[in-house]
Amino acid sequence: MLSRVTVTLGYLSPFAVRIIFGLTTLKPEAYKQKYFETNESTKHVISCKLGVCYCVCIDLRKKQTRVKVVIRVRPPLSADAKVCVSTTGDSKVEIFNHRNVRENLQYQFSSVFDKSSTQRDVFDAYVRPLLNHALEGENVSIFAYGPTGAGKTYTMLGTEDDPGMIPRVIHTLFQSLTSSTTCIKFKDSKKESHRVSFSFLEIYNEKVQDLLNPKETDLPIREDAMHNIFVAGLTEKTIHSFDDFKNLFGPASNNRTVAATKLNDRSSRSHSIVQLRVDTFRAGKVFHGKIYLIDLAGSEDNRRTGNQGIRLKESGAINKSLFVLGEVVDAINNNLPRIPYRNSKLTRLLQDSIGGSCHSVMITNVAPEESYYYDTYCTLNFASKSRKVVNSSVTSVTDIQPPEPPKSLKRTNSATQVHSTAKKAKLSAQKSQSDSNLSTSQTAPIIPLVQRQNHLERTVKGCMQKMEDLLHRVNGTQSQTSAQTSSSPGDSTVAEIHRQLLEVKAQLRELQQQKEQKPGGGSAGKPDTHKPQERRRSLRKALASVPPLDSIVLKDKTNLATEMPKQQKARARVEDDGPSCSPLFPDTPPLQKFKKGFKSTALSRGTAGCVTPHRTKKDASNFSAQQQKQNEEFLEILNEAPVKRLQDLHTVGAKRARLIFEWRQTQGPFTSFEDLRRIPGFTEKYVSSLLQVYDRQGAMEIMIQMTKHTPNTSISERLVQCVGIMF
Ligand SMILES: Nc1ncnc2c1ncn2[C@@H]1O[C@H](COP(=O)(O)OP(=O)(O)OP(=O)(O)O)[C@@H](O)[C@H]1O
Repeated sequence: MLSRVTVTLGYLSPFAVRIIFGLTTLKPEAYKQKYFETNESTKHVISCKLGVCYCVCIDLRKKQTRVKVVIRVRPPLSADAKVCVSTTGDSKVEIFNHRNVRENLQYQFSSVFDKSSTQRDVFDAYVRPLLNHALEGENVSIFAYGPTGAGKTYTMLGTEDDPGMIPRVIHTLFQSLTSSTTCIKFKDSKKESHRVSFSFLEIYNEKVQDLLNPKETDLPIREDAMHNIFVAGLTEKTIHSFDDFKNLFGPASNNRTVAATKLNDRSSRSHSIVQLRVDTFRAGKVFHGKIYLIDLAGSEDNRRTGNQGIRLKESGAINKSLFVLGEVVDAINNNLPRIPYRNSKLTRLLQDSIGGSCHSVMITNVAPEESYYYDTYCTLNFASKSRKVVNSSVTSVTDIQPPEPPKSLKRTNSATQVHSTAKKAKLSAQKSQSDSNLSTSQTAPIIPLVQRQNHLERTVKGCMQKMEDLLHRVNGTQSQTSAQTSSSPGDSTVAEIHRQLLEVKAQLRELQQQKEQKPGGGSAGKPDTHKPQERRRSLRKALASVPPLDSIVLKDKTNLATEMPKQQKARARVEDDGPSCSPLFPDTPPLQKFKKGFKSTALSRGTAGCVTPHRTKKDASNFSAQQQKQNEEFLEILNEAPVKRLQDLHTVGAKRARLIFEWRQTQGPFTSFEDLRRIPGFTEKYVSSLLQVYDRQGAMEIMIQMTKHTPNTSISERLVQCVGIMF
């Protein structure tokens, strides 16, 4: 078993390094990452960066740390649920053996927390003691593992009454730092100060996403000269207090990918990782410690989760990365020469948390219900394997030419002055005090986080439900069309509309081609020698000769409608002055209000009275209600969707999604679509085209709805409405 202890050799100037190691011919950059094996039990690592050198002596004989594996069994979620997990006082967990139900399988762990345990119990016993290591320049990681719905997010985030590990770690860390640290001039070697930076990322579908600054791109995972794993380009924000953290974490949590599955209303669809970098400036050195707080996505049995479509794909990525995690653990336990860290983003990122230079605790969550039996069995097997993994801790120390500490750091730490050992003692002494603060007065800051989570839960659940409904409808419609069969009148008419639409399009194309083949219409075979203006003119002429859409429909061989009577046309015009044709603009400003040159066809057709030429009053009121609904839904998306969801909107993208999100954070909810025009960076042209896109999508949606609700309306009527709105 290997372990490492570091001895700092102090500040070495680049010149000194050259002399000592005989590298006189090399420039400082060139002896970056040189390794000197002194003997079997020690190893020196020397690195230089921008003329600053640091040297770490690793003692291979001392200090062994295992990954601490604790089990947490959550309470059953319903009183009448059958339970299959039992715990014993001596840190054992028992479940029945599915191969022989008369037998019980027994697992021994470092500790087992039963259903009556609180967050505080877990934190005090296994998490709080690790925090000191971060102040000494070592890495610490706390991760929650387990099947979906077993309580990982509950353990890491917690509730208002019982905050989880993430808020507790940060609260305790700052309580310790602000009460024990001093604002210092860095050159005063007897005093110390700290800098804490916060990053938050998720691994979703094998892509690393920065939750503080969500981007479409997949951030790369890299390794530095000291074999620290880091994410290149990840946003890091310096935080000075628990409030700073809260302000960043709340909005960033909204960017997390969660959704409802059959087993969990708010299932995490990604692995989320909070990273705290703790730099301690002490005695002319900087100790770089890191704390990872990891909420893994749950392993999923898709026969039980009922996952389909997007959920199924996510589940595949989650299960794959957890499978690789299992392989990594196996490889470490069996001393294999190659550990497959690189086989998944999760294991690559956790490389220095599992079997690397880290103090780790894995809180393994299990659900007690019988319905979770197989998940529990697999999880306990995995957890007992993980217990054998040995981590070796390494202190990361940099000798530096002391810079002035940041102003904010001075401000924060100006109150007191205590040495690090005193801080350690303080950290333990604050244990009870901090906890009572956290669960009473300090729960207040956590409330918004939990509220956001709850809100997010509702929003995401609602959105997913709508999306899945829509998918079902579209799938249903497609299959109806292909099979040419009908199970309900509504569905068959939708299929008919689709078919007719295709035919209309084909006829349009045909007419266009015929026109082009006419002399002077621009022939396909010959090179077009016309000037652009002439070309445009001839195209306009060609299009002018194409019969109006409604007349094409009337000529359709299905003969579902004949020519529209003049009276009906007139009536339609009158009715069109009532409800707008746009689902997004019940009180649409006239088209002229838009920037010159931009044309909303849906609107123009509506005002010209040719969209719904023979719409009845009943249709009109249905239509209006549908429009209203569409508008509300779109506003709801603007007001409630996380950045991730916003950027999926057609033409929005990551940057604009961020702008929308930031605008609503600072200015409050959108009251109308006009507000979009007030977002800095949103041009009039862009907003108009965005609304037009949703105008069309909304119209399609309305037509599907109307078709279902008024199956007896003639197909041609609906088709004309649909075509009018969409084109
Ligand atoms: N120790 C506990 N005490 C009370 N309720 C709990 C506990 N652990 C979990 N729960 C409840 O169980 C449900 C599922 O928990 P949670 O969402 O944390 O599961 P999860 O493992 O994170 O699931 P997923 O992997 O799908 O995100 C939640 O309603 C949560 O409140």
